[in-house]
Amino acid sequence: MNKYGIPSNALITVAGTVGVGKSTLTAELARHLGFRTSFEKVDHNPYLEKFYHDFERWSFHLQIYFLAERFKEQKKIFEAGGGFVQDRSIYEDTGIFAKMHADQGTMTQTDYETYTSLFEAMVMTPYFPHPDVLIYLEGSLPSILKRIKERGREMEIQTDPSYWEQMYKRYSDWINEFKVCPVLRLNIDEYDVHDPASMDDILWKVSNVIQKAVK
Ligand SMILES: Nc1ncnc2c1ncn2[C@@H]1O[C@H](COP(=O)(O)OP(=O)(O)O)[C@@H](O)[C@H]1O
Ligand SMILES: Nc1ncnc2c1ncn2[C@H]1C[C@H](O)[C@@H](COP(=O)(O)O)O1
Repeated sequence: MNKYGIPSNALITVAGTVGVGKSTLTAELARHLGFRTSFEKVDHNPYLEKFYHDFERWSFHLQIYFLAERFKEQKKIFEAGGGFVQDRSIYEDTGIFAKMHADQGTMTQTDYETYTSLFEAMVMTPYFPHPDVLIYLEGSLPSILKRIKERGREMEIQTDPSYWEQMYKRYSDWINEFKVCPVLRLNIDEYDVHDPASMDDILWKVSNVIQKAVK
């Protein structure tokens, strides 16, 4: 246990659209709590760059790859007994990305059904503890686009801004319906990861959400 009363076996998941600041906050939260991190693999992802060049050709492959990677991470977290901050949830893969590509026709209906049936079968296993809290990061679309640009991943910068706009809208709808675990919404203009007082404030909020959920 830490000064915030956040259990040492807790699972904190950070969610939100691309570029919003998940990885940055994940690293800082883990540092403050002495937790381990579970990050998405971007640099060694064998499909991601190909996918950005040709959604139709690679969307199914990429979703299967992400599903496998995230499932391995879930298993690792389960076997370690928690105490993790996780960068992005598996629920976003299916609820945002796979659905968006199926709806816009860049993933076939058959591929989408195969993917969702695999996802559902995987979620129904003991390796699937729900997060104690999902921190949802939100901010204005221009601020997020600015961050994508500044981060400098060429494949994302070259992608039509309408892709990010559509994702942004889908995230707003998705979080309003999200019921799997307690949610803490944070506006990216209202915290500073480099300010200890600001991180303290976030951690107390995390603690409150977790305490409220166990009552
Ligand atoms: N609180 C913040 N204030 C200013 N810039 C930030 C903040 N958090 C993240 N960034 C910057 O925004 C970009 C995207 O952040 P990142 O954590 O990689 O986002 P995500 O993991 O959600 O895609 C990075 O360049 C990062 O340095
Ligand atoms: N499930 C996914 N489908 C398509 N693309 C995805 C998925 N999960 C992540 N991505 C992409 C989006 C970004 O380009 C990178 C990393 O995401 P980030 O939000 O920057 O951590 O992978």
